[in-house]
Amino acid sequence: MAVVTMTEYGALPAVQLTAADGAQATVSLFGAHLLSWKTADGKERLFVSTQTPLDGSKAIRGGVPVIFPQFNVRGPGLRHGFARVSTWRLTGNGGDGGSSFIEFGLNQDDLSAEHAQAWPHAFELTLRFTLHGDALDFAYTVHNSGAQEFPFGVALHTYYDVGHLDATSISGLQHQQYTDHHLNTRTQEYPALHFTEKHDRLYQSTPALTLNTANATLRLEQQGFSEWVVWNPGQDDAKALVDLADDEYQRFVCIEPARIDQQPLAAGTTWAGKHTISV
Ligand SMILES: O=P(O)(O)OC[C@H]1O[C@@H](O)[C@H](O)[C@@H](O)[C@@H]1O
Repeated sequence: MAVVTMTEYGALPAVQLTAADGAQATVSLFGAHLLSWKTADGKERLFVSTQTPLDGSKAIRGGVPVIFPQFNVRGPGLRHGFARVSTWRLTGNGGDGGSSFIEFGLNQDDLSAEHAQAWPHAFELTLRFTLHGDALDFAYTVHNSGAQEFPFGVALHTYYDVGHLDATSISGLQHQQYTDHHLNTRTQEYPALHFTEKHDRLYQSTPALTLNTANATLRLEQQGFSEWVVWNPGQDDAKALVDLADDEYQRFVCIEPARIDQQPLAAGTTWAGKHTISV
């Protein structure tokens, strides 16, 4: 039987879900931020920076930041939105023999006065994390509970622990179009993407891709989103990030199912995105 317990991660209140097979997910209420995902073999699959604040003063560098209502600076508001720096509610948990879940919610009443004023819309976000065997599912919904449409972007900004970048590649992106950080749009001709320098790319979504590291092969799937964002800051940008140790850029890659552009959500309607990571 799955067990749900309250715990702390740094100074942050967090919820820990332990599945019957021993797989475990730890999510802080701050950001509904997945901080740790261990498969039943006890292996940690996510990277969290040793330098990140874990007290709610700033977004967490690592794990899975939840992005809403804007991706990066593609909108008028806070970079990557307010969802990752707001305190969510645990709204449910459950499961059956083969799977177990915890679910979190955020609406306009949960926001700080500053964020509510800057984004004056009625909305409801839900994020459900489901463990089943060696897979983790994210079910993410955005509901417009107001009377007017609002524009929004979303992402699940997953930081994978890859051991070392030199042994890391992503396959499944051959022939896909991408835009890089110089705003060049190209098609990837080669089958596997390796990390020899900074990468900040927006790929058109594909239903699935594969992350290969020295110790693991992970299959990533998405539905409902429109892009994959692939990010590693490389040596120089990493030095400028105060919440990342200088050499830690070699330990992670971010691969993010995203809907980067601000697209309208009509009053009373719901957007849904699904992301599955399987080992
Ligand atoms: O430092 P932040 O706000 O967490 O953003 C990290 C990175 O997030 C990625 O998703 C973006 O593509 C990058 O451009 C950005 O640098």
